[in-house]
Amino acid sequence: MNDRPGRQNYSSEDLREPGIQARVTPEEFFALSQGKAFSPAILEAEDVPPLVYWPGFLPKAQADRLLTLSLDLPWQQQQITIFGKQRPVPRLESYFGDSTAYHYGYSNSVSWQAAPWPDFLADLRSQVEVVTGYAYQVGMGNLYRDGNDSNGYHADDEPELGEDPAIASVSLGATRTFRLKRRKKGAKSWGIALHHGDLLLMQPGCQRNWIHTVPKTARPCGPRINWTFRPYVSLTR
Ligand SMILES: O=C(O)CCC(=O)C(=O)O
Ligand SMILES: [Fe+2]
Repeated sequence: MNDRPGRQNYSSEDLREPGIQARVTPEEFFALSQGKAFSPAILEAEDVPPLVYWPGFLPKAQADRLLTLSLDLPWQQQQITIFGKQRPVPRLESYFGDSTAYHYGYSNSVSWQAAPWPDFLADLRSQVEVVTGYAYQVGMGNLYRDGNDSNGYHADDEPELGEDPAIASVSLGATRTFRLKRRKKGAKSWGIALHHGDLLLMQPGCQRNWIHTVPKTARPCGPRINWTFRPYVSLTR
């Protein structure tokens, strides 16, 4: 009846809380990111990253507005120390949270203190919580100014995020490829083209067993902003 990947018609087996999720094959799932269907999808196969994907989650007008508001925020370029050498992080970042006590650091060099949420971002966080069924206390922004900005392979597995967190990602602006692979050397990688307004949920298991990247691209491309909404566990009381 419906020959598009991701299907618009669900059987009762496809219905899962929260929201409606269609279980699809990797072929269907990764085809979704080529803009062929609008439908939330959960991957179901052996050895695929535990992802749920809502292509076109935000209506275009809302995504446009969020992009404009996001670009207006203060963005910073931190320095990262790799093998004892300092160099700038290859993108701009910003960090918001429920408490300014929510410090966040990675690679033993980059350090952030959460700023209070701007209203539009707190609203987006709530919208994402409802749809994904998880609660998030902090939001990390990445601004990739052009195809030369990137995010190297990593997992978001800092202790502040708690055991095996669920992390939700909202993309705005230029389309960029988000790539995941198992931690072992030479592992096959899966790539999803994340578009303006897409929502992707990295379910528990993703940070523990997989790493992800946003590689540079030689294709001319404008700015892209990605918001990741994350849990935060206070390590000290
Ligand atoms: O830009 C993205 O899509 C991913 C961002 C990311 O991996 C992160 O903020 O940890
Ligand atoms: Fe990440």
